[in-house]
Amino acid sequence: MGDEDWDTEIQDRVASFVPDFQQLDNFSGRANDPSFSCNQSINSADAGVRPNRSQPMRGGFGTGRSFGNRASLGNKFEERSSSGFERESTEDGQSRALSRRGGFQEGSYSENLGTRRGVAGGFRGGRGGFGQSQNNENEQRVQQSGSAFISRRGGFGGPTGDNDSNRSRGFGSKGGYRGYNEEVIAGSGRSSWKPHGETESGDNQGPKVTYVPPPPPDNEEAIFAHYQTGINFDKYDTILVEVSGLDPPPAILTFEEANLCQTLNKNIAKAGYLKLTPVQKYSIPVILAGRDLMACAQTGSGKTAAFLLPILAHMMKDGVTASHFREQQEPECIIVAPTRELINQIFLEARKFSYGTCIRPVVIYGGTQTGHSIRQIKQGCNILCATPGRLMDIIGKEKIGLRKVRYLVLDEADRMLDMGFGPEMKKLISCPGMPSKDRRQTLMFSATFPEEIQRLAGEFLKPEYLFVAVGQVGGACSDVQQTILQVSQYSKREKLVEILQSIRDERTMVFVETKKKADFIATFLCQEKIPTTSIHGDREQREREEALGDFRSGKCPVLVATSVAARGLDIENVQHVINFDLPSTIDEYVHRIGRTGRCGNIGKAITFFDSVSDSHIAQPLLKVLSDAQQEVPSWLEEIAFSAHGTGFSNPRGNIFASVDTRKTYQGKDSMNAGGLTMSYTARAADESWD
Ligand SMILES: Nc1ncnc2c1ncn2[C@@H]1O[C@H](COP(=O)(O)OP(=O)(O)OP(=O)(O)O)[C@@H](O)[C@H]1O
Repeated sequence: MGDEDWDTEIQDRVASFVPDFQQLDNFSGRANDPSFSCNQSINSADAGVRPNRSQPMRGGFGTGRSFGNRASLGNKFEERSSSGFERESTEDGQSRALSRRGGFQEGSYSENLGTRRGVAGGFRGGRGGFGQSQNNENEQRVQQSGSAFISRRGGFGGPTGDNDSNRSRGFGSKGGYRGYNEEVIAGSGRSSWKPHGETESGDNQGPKVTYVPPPPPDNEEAIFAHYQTGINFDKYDTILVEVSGLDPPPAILTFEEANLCQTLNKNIAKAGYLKLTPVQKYSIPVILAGRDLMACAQTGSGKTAAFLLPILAHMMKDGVTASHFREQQEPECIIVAPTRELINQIFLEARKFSYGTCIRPVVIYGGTQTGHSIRQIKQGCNILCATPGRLMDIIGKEKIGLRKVRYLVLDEADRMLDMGFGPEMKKLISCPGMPSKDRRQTLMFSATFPEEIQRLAGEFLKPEYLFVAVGQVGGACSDVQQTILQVSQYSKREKLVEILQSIRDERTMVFVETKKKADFIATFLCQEKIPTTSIHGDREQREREEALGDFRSGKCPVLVATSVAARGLDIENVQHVINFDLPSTIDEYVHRIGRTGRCGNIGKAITFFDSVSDSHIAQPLLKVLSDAQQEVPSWLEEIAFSAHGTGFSNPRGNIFASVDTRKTYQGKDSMNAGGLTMSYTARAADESWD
């Protein structure tokens, strides 16, 4: 049963729902009473539960309280806890709206669908979770679990946005866009760069978002905390690197060659960086030379430092001055990334490398109090790290002036330029005051760069930008051992438990395709006594940060996530990634499995492949596996070739472009076996990092 069916079922329940608070109390009191049953079937097949229609089932998937954590109206970016309509979307943007009937109150929907609330020590907040079936193989008991950290506030509410194709279904949407990952993007088509609306969230409807994230620890030890590079770090040397574009500067082989200032060098040493990774060797000199750059390198190979270090070095060299308290700040650098957690991580890296300098990085992102973002900015801002929605909001409020922007960085650039965030990025570069591309340096980084996105990027970059490709563009990191298991939809949960029990408490991320399923699976695992938490776009920001914190600390060694956590997150010691569901695109697969096997460490990725629903991705998957020298199961080969005929017709465009789509290679005839242009080869062959 697919998401569509699940939504239909949920919609039916919502439509026939009559709030009954008495029932709520009754239910809370007897959640563990086996005699209690409500005669409704849980539609759990989508989460890998075999439906049993002959038995009455207890519960269903419950959600909590208000609907609509976020919404966009017109051209505004808002955070709300109530938006008057609901939408559930897969995190890759498959959005579906549900009509809202009446004002659901906290717990009522959960109750109606049989959701247990408030299990002591169990589900945090008790809002949401999922119900239980009463019968044999589906039998589940929501049990107390001191380590269960699941809650689903915001219910099915959410964005008004739509998916990549910008199709809008249902009510309440003004064409807003909910991206693959996180930010709510207005898609009203207004050309104005300025948001309309005046409350905290940019609107006067719905309660304000009040979450103020706790300040990160600011002692030196915490700032420079890092994990160890892995045994394969030195193997980076053997990766093929290709630089295209006119007159690229030569690569550097050591940090010393970068000629950075003393403070930066000190910070690099404190961060535990001894050697450059390939993307750093090639990108740092390009950026130091003032060139625009599109860089593509494997997940976990140090792209963040590859742009931060030369930007900081330039700013220092240019004699950047400390910015002081002012109503409007004019940062020299703006960095955008698609998710809140990722931009926060980039900010922490910027803070680390700028430690002891007068450069002040600031981070702003959605799901937090706008007033907090503004206060942070006012205190001074040289480097602004932002998610797109909040950035445009703050620019609209004239708290940020763009006149001094010298560096514009798009991390996860393919994501930032696709149909989700692309329009926002275009607005950004056409905002009043934003220097034209000739007068700023634009830098784009990602592990994947589909050709069509490369073409779009041209609008942002100077024509003579350089393209650095470390390894195969869109290729998976070869430090991740990939295993594909043929598992039918209905056997997935069983298989998941089996795997998690065998790997015990090794840190594991489990990716699923929808937010509902993330909660469902996380709750299920908690019932199985596997301490689990979840992260997805319907969780409040506070919950998301807590979930990530619990996962990082090891309190919950299993994190069930949607694509919101697929890109960029750098979490120590993630040993396994499990794709409970395959994503709809192969590049998302590459990003997901890249949460493990980072920085020379080895990781494992296990993917459940359901031949009924996943055959469309068999071909690109096979290609990714073989490019990363992974074993390809023969059954996958068969599916790949029978599903779409012979040969590799990539159903979603050529993500396997190994080259700059401009096809204007500097030294194109000088490629050698090592894949480097000649000028680099000699140096790379000799290089030693010891
Ligand atoms: N030269 C280096 N020496 C040691 N550690 C490094 C070096 N460069 C980066 N790292 C560390 O490697 C980890 C991965 O880096 P980073 O998050 O920048 O990877 P990435 O390429 O951006 O990955 P993704 O594609 O997933 O976003 C981080 O913990 C970072 O601090």
